[in-house]
Amino acid sequence: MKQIDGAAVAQKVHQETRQRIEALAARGIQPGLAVVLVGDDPASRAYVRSKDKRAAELGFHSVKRELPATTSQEELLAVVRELNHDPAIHGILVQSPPPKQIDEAAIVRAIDPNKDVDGFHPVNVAKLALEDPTGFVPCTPLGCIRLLEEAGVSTAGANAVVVGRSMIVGKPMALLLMRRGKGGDATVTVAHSRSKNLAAITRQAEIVIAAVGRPHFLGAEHIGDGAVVIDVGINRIDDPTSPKGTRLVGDVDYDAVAERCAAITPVPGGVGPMTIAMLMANTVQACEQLTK
Ligand SMILES: Nc1nc2c(c(=O)[nH]1)N[C@@H](CN(C=O)c1ccc(C(=O)N[C@@H](CCC(=O)O)C(=O)O)cc1)CN2
Repeated sequence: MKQIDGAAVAQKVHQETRQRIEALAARGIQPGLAVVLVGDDPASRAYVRSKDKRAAELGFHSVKRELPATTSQEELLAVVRELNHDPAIHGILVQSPPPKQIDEAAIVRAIDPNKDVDGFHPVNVAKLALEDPTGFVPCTPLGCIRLLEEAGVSTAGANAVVVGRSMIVGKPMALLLMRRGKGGDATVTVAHSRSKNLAAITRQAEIVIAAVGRPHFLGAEHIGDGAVVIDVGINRIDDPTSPKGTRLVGDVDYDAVAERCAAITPVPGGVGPMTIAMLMANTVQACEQLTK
């Protein structure tokens, strides 16, 4: 069994991003990323800190806007509109999930689609379905495709099962796997937590993408011999043996599945680091397109 090292692939992507930033600098352009956090969810705060830190390290103009948990829809919309009009900002994202009073779909729709580096705006969803390369693809599924490529996994003609149907991962993942060309051309099945006979479906797959958001949801009985498993889940569970009392696990029972699969991503250190790497790459793409 081969473990797919997401941290190493993310470093490779960052190196490519650095080179594109240098090419922009030679034209007197600095790409700008704005990350908006509403509220004080500790995990969201940590992800936003990582994005801001990485962006600054790579040479972006990085803006972090932290708003209180009581922020109203109108106040958040005003921030988004301001960033839409800021010429120093090429990429905007609002960290998900926002607090309950926020209508997230309306906020996503308010972001200029040319700056929507999360790829959540309906214009970018449509561009993905239309296979238009000027669109932005959500960072996590884009990272999964890159991990498959770097692990030497050919998706063309392969039987791939995506478990999960979210707008952030499952749906775009299925579209990416089925699109024409590199990283695509797969035969794709989308299953989810309510699918009947899930194990019978996933056991047929040469590639399994687990994105259900439930700890250890897929066990050995779900995975066929020699399959490649990409675990998108990041679930914090209690663990009295760890110093913090908790630990991160994926949607896949790693120890049970590792014995029979050909390759698998760990959690942490698999898909997670790729999410931030692809965000940086998307932001450079936005800057390149906006300054053509
Ligand atoms: N606006 C967005 N919100 C959210 C997204 C997103 O793509 N856009 N994705 C997730 C959270 N996320 C980025 O925002 C993210 C999650 C996990 C990681 C990561 O590197 N995880 C590490 C473990 C980190 C830890 O120890 O806690 C790993 O898996 O190795 C990066 C980014 C939801 N919200």
